[in-house]
Amino acid sequence: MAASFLSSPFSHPLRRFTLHHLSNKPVSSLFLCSAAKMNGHVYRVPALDEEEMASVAGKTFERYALPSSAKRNGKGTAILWFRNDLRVLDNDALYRAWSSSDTLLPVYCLDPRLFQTTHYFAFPKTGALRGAFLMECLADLRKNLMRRGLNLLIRSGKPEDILPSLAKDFGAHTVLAHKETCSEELQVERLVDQGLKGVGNGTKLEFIWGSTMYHKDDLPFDVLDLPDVYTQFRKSVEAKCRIRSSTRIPISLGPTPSVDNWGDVPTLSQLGTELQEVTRGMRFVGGESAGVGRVFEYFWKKDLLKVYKETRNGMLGPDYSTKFSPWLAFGCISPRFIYEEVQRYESERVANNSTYWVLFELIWRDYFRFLSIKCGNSLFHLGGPRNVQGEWSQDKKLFESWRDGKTGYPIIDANMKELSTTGFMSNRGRQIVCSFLVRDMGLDWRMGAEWFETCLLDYDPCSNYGNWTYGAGVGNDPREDRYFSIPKQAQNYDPEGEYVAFWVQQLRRLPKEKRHWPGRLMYMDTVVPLKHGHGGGGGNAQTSKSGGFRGNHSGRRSRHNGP
Ligand SMILES: Cc1cc2nc3c(=O)[nH]c(=O)nc-3n(C[C@H](O)[C@H](O)[C@H](O)COP(=O)(O)OP(=O)(O)OC[C@H]3O[C@@H](n4cnc5c(N)ncnc54)[C@H](O)[C@@H]3O)c2cc1C
Repeated sequence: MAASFLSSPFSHPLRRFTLHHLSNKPVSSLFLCSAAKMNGHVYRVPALDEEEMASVAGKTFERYALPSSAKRNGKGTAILWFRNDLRVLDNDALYRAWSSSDTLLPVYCLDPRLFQTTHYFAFPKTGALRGAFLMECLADLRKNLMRRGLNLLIRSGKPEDILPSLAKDFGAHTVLAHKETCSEELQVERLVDQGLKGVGNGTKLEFIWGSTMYHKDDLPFDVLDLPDVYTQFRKSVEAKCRIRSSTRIPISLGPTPSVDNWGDVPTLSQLGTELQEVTRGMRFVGGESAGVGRVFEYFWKKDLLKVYKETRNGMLGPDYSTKFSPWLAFGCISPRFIYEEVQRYESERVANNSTYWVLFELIWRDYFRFLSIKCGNSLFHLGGPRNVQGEWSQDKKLFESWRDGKTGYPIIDANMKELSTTGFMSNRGRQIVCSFLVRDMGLDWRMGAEWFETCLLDYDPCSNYGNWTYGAGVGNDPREDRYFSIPKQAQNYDPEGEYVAFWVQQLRRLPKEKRHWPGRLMYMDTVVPLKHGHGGGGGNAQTSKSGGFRGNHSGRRSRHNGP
C-alpha cells in the first residue's frame, strides 16, 4: 500500500515539559560502568572473538546433545523448512524431521516479500542492518549444520514456489517447519500447503510449535481465552504449567541428499539493499554461535544475571540488559535454552530476584506471542484489539523529526539515532519514544511501529505490535495505557546526560546538568513547528512554569512491573 501522510491538525498537541516532574531517584552505578566501557566506539555483542565463540558454541552443543546411541526410525526424505528458527539447539522441527526420515534436506527460502515495504507507510520492510544480521545467521546455521553432517540449501524466492518443487524433485514425504502466528506468515503457510497439494505426490506439511518458553499445548486455558491482563496470565502459567525441557539434538544428523548447488548466502546488494556499517554503539553479530556466546558472556563470563533487575532499565552500553532479543527474534536461541541456563546459574551461582526477572520478561514475550493468536489482525489496526476510536495525525514532517532524531528533545533524539545506527534500542528508550510519538506528537502509532519494523534487529510482529498497542493505549488491556514524562525519564534514567551525549555529539561540550535542556536550535538544522509553537528543544522546558504537561493522562497507572 502506498504511503499516506495526511496533514490534519494534531489531536494531541506536544505538551510543555517542566522540571516540575523531575524526581531524584538514583540510578545503579552499574549503568555507568558499562557506559564508560562504550567510550565512543563500536562495541561488538558478544565481545567474544571468533575462537572463543566457536569454543563456547562447541561446548554448549555437547552439553545439550542427545547421546550418540539415539535411534532414528524414519524412512525416506524429509525437508526442514527453516523460518524464524535459525538454530540447531532445541529445535523441535529439526529433531522431528531427522527422526521421521533417513535423509534430511534443510532449506531456507529468501522470500523477496521480506525486502519490499511495510503495509501502511511503505517503509523498507527489512532495514539494511537486520538484512545483514539475517545473512550472518544463515552463514552460521550452515556451518553448524555442516558440523553435523548436513548443509543448508539457500534459495531466493517464495516458499510456496520453492518447497513444492523441491518436494517433487527429492520425493520428500514431509515438509516440516515451525508454526507462525501472524497473518503474513500464515498466508505463506496456506500457499505452501496449496503448492504441495498441487504437486500431487502426497507430501505432507507439518507444523511444530517452538517459539515460546511455555508450550502452547500446555497452557491452562484455550489460547483464545487468554487473560487480558498479563499478571493473570503469568500467575496462571507459573502455577499450572511446567516448562518443557529443551529438545536434545543428535551430534550427527546426516545424511543429506546430494545437491548440485547449495546456494551462496546472498550479499545485501543482491537483495537490493545497501550495506550499512555500524559506526557507533553496539554491533550485534548474527547467528546461533553468537547468540549462545552472548548467553555465556552475560551469565557466566561477566556474571551479570545476578544484577539484571537492578540494571535492566539502563540505556547505554551492552551490559545493562541481556541483549538476547535479536537472537530470540531470529530463533538463533530458544527461550527454553535460556530457561535451562538460568536454572543452571541458580544452582551453581545464585538464585535471586534478578535471575527470576529474566524469566518474568520472557513470559511477556510468550504473552505477546499468544496474544497475536487471540487478537488476530486487530493488532495491526489503528484502533487496536479494543477498537479504540480516536483522532490521529499522520503529519509527515513531524514524523520525520521523530524518525531522524531531530525533535529537539535529546532523550528522544538520542534513542532514535541509536535505533537507526545500530538496529537496537533499550526497552526504556522504546517506551519513551513510543509515548512521545503517540501522546506528545499525537501521531498515528502505526507510523512508529512500522519504523521499528524497518529498523529493529529484534523485530518480531507479536512483541512489536503488542508493545505498540499498549503504548498507544489501544491494547487488549485498558489499564496498560501509560504516559511517560520526558523530563522525569531523563532524570531517572540518564541523570548525567551520558546517554544523550553519546548519541548527540553537540551535547558533549555542555555541562552535565544542561545536556537534557540544551535550548532551541542547539543541535538541529531546523525546528519542526509544533501546534503550540514550542518549537522543540528542551530549553523551553527549563523555564516553563506550566505544570499541565501530563494533560489528561495524569490519572494513568504508572509503569510498574510492566514489560
Ligand atoms: C514500543 C516497543 C516495541 C518493541 N518491539 C519489540 C520487538 O519488535 N521485538 C522484541 O523482541 N521486543 C520488542 N520490545 C520489547 C523490549 O523492548 C525488547 O525485547 C528488549 O528491549 C530487548 O532487549 P534485551 O534482550 O536486552 O531485553 P531484556 O531486558 O534482557 O529481557 C530479556 C528478554 O525478555 C523479552 N522481553 C523483555 N521485555 C519485553 C517486552 N516488553 N515485550 C516482549 N518481550 C520482552 C525479550 O525477549 C528480551 O530479550 C518492544 C518494546 C516496546 C516498548
